Amino acid sequence: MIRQLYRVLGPEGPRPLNRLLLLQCGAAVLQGVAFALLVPVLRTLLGPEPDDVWPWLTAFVVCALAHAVLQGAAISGGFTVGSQLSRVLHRRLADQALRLPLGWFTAGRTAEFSRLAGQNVIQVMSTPAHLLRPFISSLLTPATLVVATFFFDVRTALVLLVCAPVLFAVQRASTAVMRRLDLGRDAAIGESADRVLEYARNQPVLRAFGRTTEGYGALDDALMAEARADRRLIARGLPGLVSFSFATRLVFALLLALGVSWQLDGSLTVPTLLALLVLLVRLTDSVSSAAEAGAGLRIARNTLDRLGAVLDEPPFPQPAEPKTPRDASVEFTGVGFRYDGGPSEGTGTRPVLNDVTFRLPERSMTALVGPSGAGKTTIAGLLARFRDPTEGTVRIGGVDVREIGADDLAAHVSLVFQDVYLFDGTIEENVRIAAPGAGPGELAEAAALSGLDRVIGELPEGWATKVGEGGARLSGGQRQRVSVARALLKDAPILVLDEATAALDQENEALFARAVRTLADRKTLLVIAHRLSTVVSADRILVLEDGEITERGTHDDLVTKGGTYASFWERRARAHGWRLEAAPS
Ligand SMILES: Nc1ncnc2c1ncn2[C@@H]1O[C@H](COP(=O)(O)OP(=O)(O)OP(=O)(O)O)[C@@H](O)[C@H]1O
Repeated sequence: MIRQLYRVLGPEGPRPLNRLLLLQCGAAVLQGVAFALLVPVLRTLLGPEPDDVWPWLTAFVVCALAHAVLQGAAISGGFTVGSQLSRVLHRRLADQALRLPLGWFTAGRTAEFSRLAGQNVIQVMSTPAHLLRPFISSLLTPATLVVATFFFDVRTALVLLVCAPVLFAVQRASTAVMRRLDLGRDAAIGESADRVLEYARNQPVLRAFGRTTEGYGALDDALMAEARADRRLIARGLPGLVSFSFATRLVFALLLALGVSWQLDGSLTVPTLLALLVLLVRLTDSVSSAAEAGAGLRIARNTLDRLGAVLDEPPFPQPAEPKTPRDASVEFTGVGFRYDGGPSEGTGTRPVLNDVTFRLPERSMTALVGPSGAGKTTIAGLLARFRDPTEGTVRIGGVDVREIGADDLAAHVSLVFQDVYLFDGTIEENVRIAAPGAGPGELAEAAALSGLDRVIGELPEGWATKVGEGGARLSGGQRQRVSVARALLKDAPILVLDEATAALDQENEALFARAVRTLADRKTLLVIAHRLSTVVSADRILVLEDGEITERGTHDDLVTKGGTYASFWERRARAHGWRLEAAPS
């Protein structure tokens, strides 16, 4: 466990942890010495010359006092290292979240990540003070007592030395079984926690479908699995715990019998026997408390393992010698992509994109259209290097995105997604995330272009309106505009816009379409288009079907050509909220 603590603390932690370990070891050894000194104290007191006890008694008191001082320092050091652990772990987890490839964040892993950063860090925080100290003292105090026994009775010490590995082996075997069972139980508890959260979050859906009283299948299953894991832990873990307790009692009984027989044959005096018995009781107590601390230790070790595994995940590869894009053009050449997410996402290995090739010239507007699931958002993600293509190359300004440094790439590309996430804060803070140093003029321009200025005008607190967690206090359309203003304020030369299908009303839609068209004079625009107004005004349209570009050209070209686009156009042209759908087979 100590190795695991060093691992999760990383390069920042060794010094305070080293100091703490030194204090805890010192306190444990002094405790052992103090107990050992009880043997000469008792032996002298019960022997023929009780007045000789003073030097031993003084040594005992000095040791006990020194132990108390070190113990106090070790306890307070434990809390200090605990809070350092929490700070370092939160910082390292946040840094790691920034470095990990986006593809790593599957639904399951994101939930695990939030558990690790929340309850698990709190659990680990208490390890140095509440678990490490008893653990060290349950090892070092008995070891000191065994060494001390050699000074009082070599035979007893040898018996202890022979029995110690047996006790150790029994304890290890039972810990190994329990640790495996704990892992299964941890997973079951995590699953139940996720299902309860899902149940709470999805109350509106569940109530809408009248599924509140009869239960929620997935939650019931998770709770049953948790109960099964609990029963397994008790049934399979108990024999190990009982055997360890039995083995300690057996060793005690053996030593008692031997001590009495040595006393009867005259090779051990009564005072020494009594003093040794006191020491043995203390020794068995220490060993038993090691077993009691075992459950907490096992859980902490499992948690530290999981934290270490996340912190050691390899980061998204960055170029050794980053290159700078020459301009703001974009080029996809023979791009193929497949999601390699785990079975939990049910993705399989079907390619999502196949041989996608296109070029977006600087200062132009391209509309990407296609049925739902065709791969449009995936293309946007590859352009921003959220993931790397499985085949082919994505270039910005003639440079492969894999060769552009992360900061440079972020400065070149701005994205507006359909699923807008706002941080808990004011509208202004949310927009300014993109460019904290932006002046009032730039802020006002971004607000005017995105239509956010009208939203601000209608809200009593204007820019200072609190958006709530995730932007929950704003409507879908308002959130969308905050997110567009944020992307515009960043003023990256390439803007990817995943157009919302339903968030804007007609009046705003027309305004927004005009604003988007104006932007194309300044930026390379890729719009995942769902609205007729956007598609028609684009310089070129790319039609994506089942991961392949099947048609490309201007609106007029494509209508004249009479292909898929033209047939969609005919069927949908008059409907508001024009949306390309899969052709009926
Ligand atoms: N994170 C992911 N992991 C695995 N598969 C994914 C993931 N995201 C999308 N997919 C799959 O990739 C395919 C393309 O999805 P994508 O979101 O790119 O389509 P889209 O054209 O943007 O759809 P829509 O118009 O509905 O937003 C779909 O079959 C989808 O199920």
